[in-house]
Amino acid sequence: MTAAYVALEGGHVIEGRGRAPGTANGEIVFTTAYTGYEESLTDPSYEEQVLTFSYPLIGNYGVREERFESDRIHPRAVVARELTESVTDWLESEGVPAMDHLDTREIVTDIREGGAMKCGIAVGESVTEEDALAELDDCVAMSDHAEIGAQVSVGEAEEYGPDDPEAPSVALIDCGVKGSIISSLVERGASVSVLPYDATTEDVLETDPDLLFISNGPGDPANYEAAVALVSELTGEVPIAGICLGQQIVARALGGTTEKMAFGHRGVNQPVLDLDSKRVVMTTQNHGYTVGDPGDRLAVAQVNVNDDTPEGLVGTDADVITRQYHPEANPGPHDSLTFFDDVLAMTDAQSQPTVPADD
Ligand SMILES: NC(=O)CC[C@H](N)C(=O)O
Repeated sequence: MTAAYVALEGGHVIEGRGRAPGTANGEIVFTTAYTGYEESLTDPSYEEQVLTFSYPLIGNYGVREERFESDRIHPRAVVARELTESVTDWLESEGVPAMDHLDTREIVTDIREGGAMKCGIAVGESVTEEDALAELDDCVAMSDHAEIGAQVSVGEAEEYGPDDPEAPSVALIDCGVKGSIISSLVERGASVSVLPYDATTEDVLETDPDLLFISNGPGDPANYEAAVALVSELTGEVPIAGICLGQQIVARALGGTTEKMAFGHRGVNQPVLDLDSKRVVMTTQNHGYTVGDPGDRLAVAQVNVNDDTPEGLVGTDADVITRQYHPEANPGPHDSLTFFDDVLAMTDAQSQPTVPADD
């Protein structure tokens, strides 16, 4: 049996079975999602992290490219209770170390008690605990990955959807966008220009946009200065929408703050309350930062039922709507797909969002 060790910040080392060989490090995070391992593994927001699945069996319905959210696996390594052959072969083919046959509840408990933490992983014929601890020593804090946007963004603009001057034109800033965010817009008739994470106001205006959309993405929103500047320059000029990292970037641009959470939200059953309609939707989430103070130019429109963190923001003086969760799902419930209709409706002067009545 191939040896495998994961060393957690603080020195706790857990042994498992080696599946895909290699050494790696990153911030270790857990998702409670019970399906959607292909979507999660290809979600660019997991860049520089090590992903643990709390659901015990991963890979039981194979690996199909049509479910990928990007063109590669993003977590640096994978830890699970049981990985099937098909998912193991995929991880190995992309050089992503993986281990199983350990009690992932132990890791989840450590993270819940100790907060977000670094880890080191070593998998191979002759690796030792010390190899995992050496990887842990080399691990860089999430917020110190200053160029993380460059690791996941397109290098040059890409076009999706109809080449039709009548179609709503969306300038989408790619900070690590999930493919299904693009397809959710295209399915609703939008033509989408996907632009690099550091696009300038001139780059955006060149596409003659009806809407500026800031994508999800990995790392600390404080490391996306170009996108923050873009939003502060274009607010009021063009409607703005954002998902996950996008919400955090919009908040920072409009005078709000962001902060690191204890261990984040990752899963497919996070309850979110809409303060206006008083309805609760179940949502897909993957984030470790949150908006703290939204500032005066944004109002909180939706909150997480479990911990009251802001899940949706709306502009008080301009057309802006954002979500901290993932309305596009993939994986997860489709309760909030209408977000994309609301976003595209902002391109129509008749249907602008308003601040919730009780705010
Ligand atoms: N999915 C995302 O966009 C994640 C946003 C940010 N990197 C966070 O962890 O909070």
